[in-house]
Amino acid sequence: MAPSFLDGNSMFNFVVRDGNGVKGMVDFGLSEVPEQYVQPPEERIDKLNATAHDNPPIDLSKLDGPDHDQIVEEIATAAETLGFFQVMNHGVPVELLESLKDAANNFFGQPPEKKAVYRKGVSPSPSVRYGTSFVPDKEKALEWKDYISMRYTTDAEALEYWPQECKDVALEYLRTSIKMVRKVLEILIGKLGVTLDDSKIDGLIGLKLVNMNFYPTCPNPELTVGVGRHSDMGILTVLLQDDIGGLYVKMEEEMDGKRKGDWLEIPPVPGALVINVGDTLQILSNGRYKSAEHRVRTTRTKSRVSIPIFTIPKPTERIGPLPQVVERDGVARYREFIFEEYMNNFFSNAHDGKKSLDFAKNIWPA
Ligand SMILES: O=C(O)CCC(=O)C(=O)O
Ligand SMILES: [Fe+2]
Repeated sequence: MAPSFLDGNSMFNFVVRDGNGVKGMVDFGLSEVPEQYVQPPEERIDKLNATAHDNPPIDLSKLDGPDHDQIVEEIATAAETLGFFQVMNHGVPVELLESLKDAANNFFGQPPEKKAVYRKGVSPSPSVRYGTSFVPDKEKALEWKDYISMRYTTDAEALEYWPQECKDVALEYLRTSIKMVRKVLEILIGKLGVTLDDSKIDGLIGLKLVNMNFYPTCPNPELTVGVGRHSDMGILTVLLQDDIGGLYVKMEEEMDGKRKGDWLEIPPVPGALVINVGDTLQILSNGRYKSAEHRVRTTRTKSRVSIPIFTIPKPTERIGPLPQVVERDGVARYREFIFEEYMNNFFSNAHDGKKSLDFAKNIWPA
């Protein structure tokens, strides 16, 4: 029987507590979004007013040829300005990208009770978590999104506990992407004039999450967001999006004749992957690389999937601006902290732009 949602509590319980998700609610047929999903006017996304970021994807295969230096330059410039870029010839097989989107659609296409077994507190493994929105208990307006998050520990653990519908492709995606992430990270660290040994890099990307996001169709896309304004917490994020579009990035500086504060859409490009800088890389680089503020709109007629890999430091890792960079800059813009503290702070607040970085700001720069 269709739930009535006469009051907000029953809606919240149905979607969040009982694990039906936004999709469970939409599948009953909704003529308008419940009040809890209506964003304040300043957070709504004006689709018509955004321009596309039409830079072509950076061809990573050229790193092995005569254009090596130019590609390094393109990567560093993108990380210093927008904090977002797309890549092609990235080493992740193009057929795998298709299988990943199918796997995500298959997972979310299951009946709610099949997904709800991975809810927080009942999931058979702490590394797998199915949920909805970001931190529903803290949010003034909920996000129109369901997700499954898979934290990597070992292949054996992943094969035992990650959902059947997606474990093989998700593991292969992780394996092939991580090689590329290391390469890009080494380039970016190298451009700072720093070399880090392999074990330090291992620590900086020691925690890896493969998420699958599902954005159901929405009767009022103009009132809602799929994901609210936020930056990612870690080092680099790799993102596969399908062909629907709707990922927007805020420009921190004026660029190519576009104004500071404007939102640029990162358009879907077949075969390409999106890469973006996270808070931790901004901190390590003492502010040179930009962890970009981004958000996702919803759509009326077709659902959307996206599949990010978050590379994040080990919780025990000590993080702060790299000493060589601080020495050169003459100022440390961020303080030192243990990464677990940053993570706890990140997950205990609703999305609020780049506010997550305040946790690491140096109040009295040396
Ligand atoms: O769906 C997208 O395109 C982006 C999702 C995102 O920003 C995130 O999961 O952190
Ligand atoms: Fe994000």
